[in-house]
Amino acid sequence: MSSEMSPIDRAKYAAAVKAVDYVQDGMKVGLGTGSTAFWMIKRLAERVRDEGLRVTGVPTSSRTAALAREEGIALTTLDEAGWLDLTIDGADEVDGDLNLIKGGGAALLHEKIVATASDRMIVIADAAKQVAALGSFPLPVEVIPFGWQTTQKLVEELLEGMDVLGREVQVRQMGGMKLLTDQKNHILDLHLKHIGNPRQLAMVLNQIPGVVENGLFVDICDVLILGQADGRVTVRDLDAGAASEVAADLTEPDNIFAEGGE
Ligand SMILES: O=C[C@H](O)[C@H](O)[C@H](O)COP(=O)(O)O
Repeated sequence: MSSEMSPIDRAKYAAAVKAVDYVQDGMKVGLGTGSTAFWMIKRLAERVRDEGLRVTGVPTSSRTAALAREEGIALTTLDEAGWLDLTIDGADEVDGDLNLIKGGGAALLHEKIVATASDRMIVIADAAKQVAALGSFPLPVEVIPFGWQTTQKLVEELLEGMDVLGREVQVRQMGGMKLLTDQKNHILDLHLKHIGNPRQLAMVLNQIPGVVENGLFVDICDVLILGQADGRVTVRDLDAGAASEVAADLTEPDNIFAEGGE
């Protein structure tokens, strides 16, 4: 492993390497978004180049599409692919039931569609993302621009009756403007501190007109791979039962570290 990597990138890279081991020749793979998915794409590209691995990727964001193209990974659309063997993506938080908060990078809508259209979703993260209960990370909710302030009020009203500790809602800004997602929507960040019932919250948020999707991923993740800075990874596979701790194979050519994560 490169000594120039920060400890957090080492942890993300370790998880990414392990996850890419799951990719087999001929697979259709959903490619996640974010700084952890960055390392997964670099590693996948390395296997494509070095082993002649044939994969077709479905990117979950314009950023991921650009990176994958640059790295020489063949891409297609979800509609062309139809159904995927595997999706590998990062997360902002993960709880003990493998429920997730995603969308810190505003890609939650495409990510949820792609992960749901996959036989398996593998989540990769540094170990600090694991929490007892979701909610410390603000929950992203994608809303259409039309009437977004009304939608925000409806979300705030809904939160009054929910099992959460905080209720502040902010529209996400970028460069002094309201952020636009790949679908040209806005993101509301819900500062909830603690989410008592993620399944219920995920369902009721999506019933509000104007809400397109929320960043709670419930019953979607099948395998969790948590990396640590020393290269060890913990794998929790819901199909395989108990968690296992193994060392990822971190031998890699230097060129994978030519640039840092997002
Ligand atoms: O919208 C972004 C995605 O949900 C990311 O997968 C998530 O924010 C985790 O990103 P990172 O790996 O950079 O922490």
